[in-house]
Amino acid sequence: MSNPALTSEDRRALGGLLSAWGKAGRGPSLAASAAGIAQYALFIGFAGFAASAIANLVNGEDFLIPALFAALFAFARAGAQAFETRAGFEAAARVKAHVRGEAARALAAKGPAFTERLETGAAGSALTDAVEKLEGYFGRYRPLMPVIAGAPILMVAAAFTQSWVVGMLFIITAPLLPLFMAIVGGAAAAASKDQIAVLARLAGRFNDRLQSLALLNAFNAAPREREGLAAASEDFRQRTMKVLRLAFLSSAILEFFAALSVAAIAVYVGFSLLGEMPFDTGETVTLREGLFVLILAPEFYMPLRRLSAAYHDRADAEAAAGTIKPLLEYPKSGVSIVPSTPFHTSPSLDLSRVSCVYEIGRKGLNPITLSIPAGRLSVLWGPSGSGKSTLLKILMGFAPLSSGEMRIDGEMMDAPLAGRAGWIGQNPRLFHGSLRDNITLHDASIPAEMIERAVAQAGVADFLIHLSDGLDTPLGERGFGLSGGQIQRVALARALARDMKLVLMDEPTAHLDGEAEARFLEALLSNKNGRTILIATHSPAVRAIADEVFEIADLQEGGAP
Ligand SMILES: Nc1ncnc2c1ncn2[C@@H]1O[C@H](COP(=O)(O)OP(=O)(O)OP(=O)(O)O)[C@@H](O)[C@H]1O
Repeated sequence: MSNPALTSEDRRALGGLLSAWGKAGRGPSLAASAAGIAQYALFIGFAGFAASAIANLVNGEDFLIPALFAALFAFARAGAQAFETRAGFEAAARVKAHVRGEAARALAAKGPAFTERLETGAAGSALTDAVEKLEGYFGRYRPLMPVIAGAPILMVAAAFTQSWVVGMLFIITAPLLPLFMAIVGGAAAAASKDQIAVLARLAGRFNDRLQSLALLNAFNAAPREREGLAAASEDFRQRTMKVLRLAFLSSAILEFFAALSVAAIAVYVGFSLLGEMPFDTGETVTLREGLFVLILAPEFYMPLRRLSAAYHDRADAEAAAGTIKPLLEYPKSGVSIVPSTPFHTSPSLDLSRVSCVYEIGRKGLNPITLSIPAGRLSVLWGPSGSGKSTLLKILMGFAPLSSGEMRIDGEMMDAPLAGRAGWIGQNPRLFHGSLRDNITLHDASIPAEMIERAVAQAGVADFLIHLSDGLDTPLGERGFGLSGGQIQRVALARALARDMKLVLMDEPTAHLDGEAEARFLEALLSNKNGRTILIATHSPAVRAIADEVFEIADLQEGGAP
């Protein structure tokens, strides 16, 4: 069964990845397989007793006892079936949770330098839709494999005890089914991979356009975009229909051949019972034996029919693994963020030949050497693209440190500063939640008076009086409801509420007008004592309040990248 869209090397790599993920759900998966085999063994018992009961009834003998046993076996089989399904779900749930956890850990390790370049819609679709597509593979397909190997052997053996002709018919017809399935399945797998890739692109596009709705309206581009999205959705619909068509086609082929095989067995049993067989098979089939193999026949093909339904699960899982894989790859440069405690006093920073090459191979910062004094407000100054933001991101652990040494208070820095320093980015993120939650980031250990002090010092108190519920006012996603300057002051309050002795700021006033900037700087100045503050900026107003100014391009070996 080959998927023409993937090379054999790709398939091996994805197969290896799927097997590695499968370990997370191995226990329930094995339990599901055992229950799967048990249900067919129980079915053989049921077929035996049911055939005896009917034969006895026809022959006027006691049929109640075998009928009772048949019912018992049927009941036990239903139990095994239910257990198999439950255990399959459990296995899939464990694997999905494992994969999402791995992806979240890898994304955290790659840090914002990677995620800021990520198409959020596509990544979101990979972590939700693509991970969901693993459900069928780990819940049905994998647990089914041992059943496919075990159950038909049991059934063939049972058939041979009654009729060698029927046993042979089973053996001959069984391999035909997967063969036809594979032919159609290959095309279905390619179509499914295609469909997942298109869905990821569509999700990315939709998410992008949603975020830029104001811009699109401003340029009257919304109708064009609407048409573009409609065309993309139509394309997706057609691809989905193609996947479904192929899936139905392969099921229909399988059903057809299974029905044909059952019919052949029925004809043989019928003719044998009537004594009308045109040739001698060397066996006589009794009513009980004939009924037994006839009851058994449809179930003999059942594991294969289930495999056919689940075959698409494998194709889906391979396609999904291909989408998820890039998110799981750990960064070569190993940016890792370890939780750590903030500084008690304002530290000094010494950087020696620190440089950064981003993962995609782009230079972010040429080697730079500089010393940031403790307890001072320092400004990084330089042209756009010279690496000011990158320098701050290296310190925080958001961008890779490719070479050089960083010392803090003279000691070698063994981990980036995330968690130990306050951080205010160019576009501070506010989340859906109350203003208080946005300041504390749900850290319940921050005392109420610290929050109040930070609110006052950062200038949040100035606009708090206009908010209906004060600190409990709910904020929309991305700070909807507050102005750019107000969002910037909330970000400052975030750093002050934790009384951070080291604060790094990346163009904190870039989006503020003169008045808002003045107010922000006023708040900053009244809080600068006892802190080391490092600001990357283009603003002359910020430069004017600095204790130290570092011309970044002059300090780099070879100038700006
Ligand atoms: N996440 C990233 N991945 C790859 N390259 C990046 C990334 N972020 C920045 N760069 C590149 O690194 C170089 C330095 O960018 P950086 O943002 O640090 O400059 P900057 O001095 O802060 O510029 P600005 O003043 O415009 O903010 C640029 O060439 C930029 O394209």
